[in-house]
Amino acid sequence: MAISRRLVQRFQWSASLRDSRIVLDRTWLCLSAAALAWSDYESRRRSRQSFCETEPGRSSIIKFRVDNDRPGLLSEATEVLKKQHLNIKDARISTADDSRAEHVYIVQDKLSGAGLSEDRLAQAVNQVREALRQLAAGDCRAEPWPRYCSADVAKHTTPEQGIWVSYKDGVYDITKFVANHPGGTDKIMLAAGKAIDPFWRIYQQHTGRGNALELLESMRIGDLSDPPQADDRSSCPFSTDPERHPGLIFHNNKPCNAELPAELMLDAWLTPNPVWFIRHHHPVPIMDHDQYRLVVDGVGTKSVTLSLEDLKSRFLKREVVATLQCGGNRRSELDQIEKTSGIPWGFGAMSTAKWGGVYLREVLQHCAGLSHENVEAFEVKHIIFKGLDSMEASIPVQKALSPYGDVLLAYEMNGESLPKEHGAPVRIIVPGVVGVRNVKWVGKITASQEEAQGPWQRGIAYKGFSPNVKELTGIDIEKIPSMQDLPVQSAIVFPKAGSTVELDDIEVKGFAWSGGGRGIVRVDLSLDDGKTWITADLQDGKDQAYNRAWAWTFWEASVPVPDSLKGKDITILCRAVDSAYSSLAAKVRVQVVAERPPCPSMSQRGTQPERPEPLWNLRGLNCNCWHRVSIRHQDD
Ligand code: HEM
Repeated sequence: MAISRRLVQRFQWSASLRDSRIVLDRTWLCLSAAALAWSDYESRRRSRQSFCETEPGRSSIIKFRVDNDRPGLLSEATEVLKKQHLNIKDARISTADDSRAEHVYIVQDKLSGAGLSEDRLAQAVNQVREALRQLAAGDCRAEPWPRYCSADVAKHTTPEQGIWVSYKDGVYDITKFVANHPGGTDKIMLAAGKAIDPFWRIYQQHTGRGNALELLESMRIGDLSDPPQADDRSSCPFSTDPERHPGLIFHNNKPCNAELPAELMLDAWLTPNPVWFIRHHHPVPIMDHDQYRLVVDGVGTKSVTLSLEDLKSRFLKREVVATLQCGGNRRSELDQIEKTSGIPWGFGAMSTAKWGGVYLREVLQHCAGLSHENVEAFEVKHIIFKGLDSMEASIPVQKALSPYGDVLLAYEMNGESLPKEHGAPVRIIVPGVVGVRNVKWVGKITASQEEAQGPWQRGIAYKGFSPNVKELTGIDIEKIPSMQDLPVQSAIVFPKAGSTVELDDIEVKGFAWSGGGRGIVRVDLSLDDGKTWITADLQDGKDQAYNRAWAWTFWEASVPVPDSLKGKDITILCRAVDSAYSSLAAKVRVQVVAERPPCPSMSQRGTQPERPEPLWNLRGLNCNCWHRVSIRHQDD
């Protein structure tokens, strides 16, 4: 890293709100990337390749017929199986009478996370049989999964019959999962009674680093006797996706979901385009810029069609510096409490750019005739964006038309034509609002009384639930508002977790940002779990306009190590306060009202919540608790 920093200092990427000149030495990218440790690259490259090849963790069945069953035997036997390097996916008693019972264990190999080969299974059963004999009389055997053919699967398409699907050579009962599907019930039901293989060839995020394969295997009920032919690689819908910078941290590649590495995050306030985080839902659409047409229509408008040239020549070019953040940023911290259903992002699912384009409000008002009077008269509530990749999302009309909302139809990113990867030729930038509403490759904009259709707006994908909600059957998801503005966020980028520091003062650096244009007013750091605090110096981004502070603020601090912590493990934590000071006010109220100490979820001492537990939610969204980094201090 030392080499990287020195190299980076020699090459300049400088841009600021005050100075709109962008100086980018193109060699910076290659050199700063080259300066990342090669081993890091290799391991990322390997992990990127291996996750694409992940196979479903196929499981095997071991049955234990017990002569004299007794309470607790099932869990004792489960422990025995675990010692044989088996992962237990499920353990249940399938039949029992007065004296005899049959225990069923669904197992996988612990090391490979996959099913057991015939030899390995036979060997495991022998070992398990011997060990179980110490616990109870009976016999143990391996059993094949029940076999079904595609015609059997096709008979199960309703909750009453059970909803079955197949994947490769497995059959799965997904009846209870359908309501919990992050991609929406409509999408998953397309595959009811069928093979999901062709659907997952389009939505390959299921076979990436999320937990879809694991979820699927937990629903296995049998083997498929007539599995579909292996994928035809030439028809891969992702084959025309652009080449990607190897410095990114890849979670999926088809579609691409990759985060900005911490090592490059603070090198430039405007994130260089090639290392910008990527959150795709589909393949990157191929678009000839001359053929590109944007349709603007809907209630209260007169429909217009605009080319890229029209946008560039008929409207003033505007520039907005904005940070975008994925709603699932820092999800991996919530996953440590209990696995959620999404990409396990670190804190790099956010980046910042200077976007160039035209104000959406000027196109809507001056070209499509959506005046404030028409908004009232036609009861327009939402502006819907449709991407050429079939992504769809909407924002409230107030944000779209506000003279202070700065919503942009962007065709430039950091002074260059918008890259294909980031939505070329035109994308939407909705500053201060969750990343998913910033629709790329936008082809249609519609004024509407209803919000957008689809899983990203109406499904559970970007909706929050209480930590108690683990099961969505019976919950009216439509009534839960979809995410728009994001809450205040901050993270310690340097030093890295696990590193060793030697000096008496620790140099700490990071970023802070808040949704809704709320600027960062303070960042606090603590080495004693919040008993005492040190205030960081705000750097780039601190002078943004009130309520239009769309970009992140960098900060740094020199934190003295107290004698009591010298030579010990130290946890540094940070929290940011935005211009709304909201939770600080809530805290004061809670303390005045409560006679007994407030419960952990209410005892937040800063604008960011203290702990992740009260934030946990099924989809792992909006993780913005105090950021903690553990390091070791080495005393001389
Ligand atoms: C049958 C078993 C299935 C399981 C266990 C499953 C599981 C999941 C999970 C865990 C996610 C969240 C992924 C993430 O946010 O990274 C997801 C998203 C999604 N799923 Fe599925 N899924 C299944 C079937 C399907 C089918 C058959 C389709 C399509 C017809 C589908 C379409 C989608 C879509 C469109 C998303 C949203 C992707 C995104 O926003 O990037 N899923 N699914």
